[in-house]
Amino acid sequence: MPINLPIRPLTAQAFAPFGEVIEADPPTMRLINGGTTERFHALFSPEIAGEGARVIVNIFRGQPRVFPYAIGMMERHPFGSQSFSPLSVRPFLVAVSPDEDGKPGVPQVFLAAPHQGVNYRRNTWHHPLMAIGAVSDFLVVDRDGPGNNLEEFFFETPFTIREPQL
Ligand SMILES: NC(=O)N[C@@H](O)C(=O)O
Ligand code: NI
Repeated sequence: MPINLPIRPLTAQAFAPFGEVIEADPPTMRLINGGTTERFHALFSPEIAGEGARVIVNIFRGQPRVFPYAIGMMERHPFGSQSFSPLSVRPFLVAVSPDEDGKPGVPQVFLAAPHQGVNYRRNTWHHPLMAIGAVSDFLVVDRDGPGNNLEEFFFETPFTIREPQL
């Protein structure tokens, strides 16, 4: 019987073991451009590894997931971090797992608010992009370069998540 996973609000503290929440966090703010612009500075640093690797910026256009949704797998990127910032200003789902002897543990699921993005630290187990409600665009900063930067793990029994209440 699949286990139904709870969905929690995304907070920097809860997400800290997995990476950073990308949001206009007041302590990071510095006024620039003669006081006309608030710069929320250095929210995270992209990580890349390997000879010839580079940081790239992409747009992912995600199709909304259908619920109840089965989380049957998790993935990770051993050679770099990966961030998702909403361009469509829509909420989305984030699922991450602790590493347990090279395999993902029970996924932790978060609902990201329309003004929040996430950066998955290098080699963090996560589920691929989960857009909700409508086709959604995301600005994605991650790593390009030689080597296989994708490791996948498939659960024997999928976990399920129900449609979040928005
Ligand atoms: N494969 C790919 O570029 N996307 C995934 O890494 C993802 O996390 O969505
Ligand atoms: Ni990924």
